[in-house]
Amino acid sequence: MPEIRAIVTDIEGTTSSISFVKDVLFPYARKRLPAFVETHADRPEVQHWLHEAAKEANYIEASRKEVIDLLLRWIDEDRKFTALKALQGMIWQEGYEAGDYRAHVYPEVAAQLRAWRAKGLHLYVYSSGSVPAQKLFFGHSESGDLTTLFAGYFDTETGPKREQDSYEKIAGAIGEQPQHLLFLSDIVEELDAARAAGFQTGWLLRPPQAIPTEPRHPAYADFDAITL
Ligand SMILES: CSCCC(=O)C(=O)COP(=O)(O)O
Ligand SMILES: [Mg+2]
Repeated sequence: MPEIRAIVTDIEGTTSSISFVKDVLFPYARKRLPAFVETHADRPEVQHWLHEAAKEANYIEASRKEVIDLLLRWIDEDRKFTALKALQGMIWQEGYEAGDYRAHVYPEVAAQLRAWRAKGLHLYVYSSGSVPAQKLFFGHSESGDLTTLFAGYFDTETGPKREQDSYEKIAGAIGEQPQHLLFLSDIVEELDAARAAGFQTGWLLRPPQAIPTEPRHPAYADFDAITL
């Protein structure tokens, strides 16, 4: 196999538990979203993402209440729209800064990221969470501030995670041939798209998930199992 020079990792289900995102972050944003929008609607970046959300849903001249209801529905449906993710990230910032929670990372993750860095690998994040939300996440993790380990961050402004083109753009932005890049994720469709773009892939199947006898991608129960 070609030498791995950089690793691009997903967050939810890969570095971190699905339950932290679904049971802590999403309800936190859901509860505060209506008041957040009402309070911050005059901020240009909030206005921008409210407009983008309405555009995504083909809402013509929607009221603020209609857009808020749309965003709440998207949270309930775990939709990965860029506008929702950007607004969620702004709301989560208050929670991190108030110390309401710290981001979950699996126990072996920080040490393994450091070990890969020590070997000279460059580390990147690609998540549906917005880039500011990713920086907050790794800046306030249960394993401390991990942001210094990462050379860059990608979100759905680069493109959807299940599309080959997104990974081609990421490889171009990193400046490496895709065969030297390893993408780690818990979602097989994301791995398929990365492989189609030429990436090497690693499928995180965290316990209690079982590793199939013939997995579609090299499969690992945790980061320690990934030997480079
Ligand atoms: C960046 S923290 C919140 C993550 C998030 O909102 C999300 O939807 C997780 O998606 P991922 O692509 O990391 O599986
Ligand atoms: Mg994931």
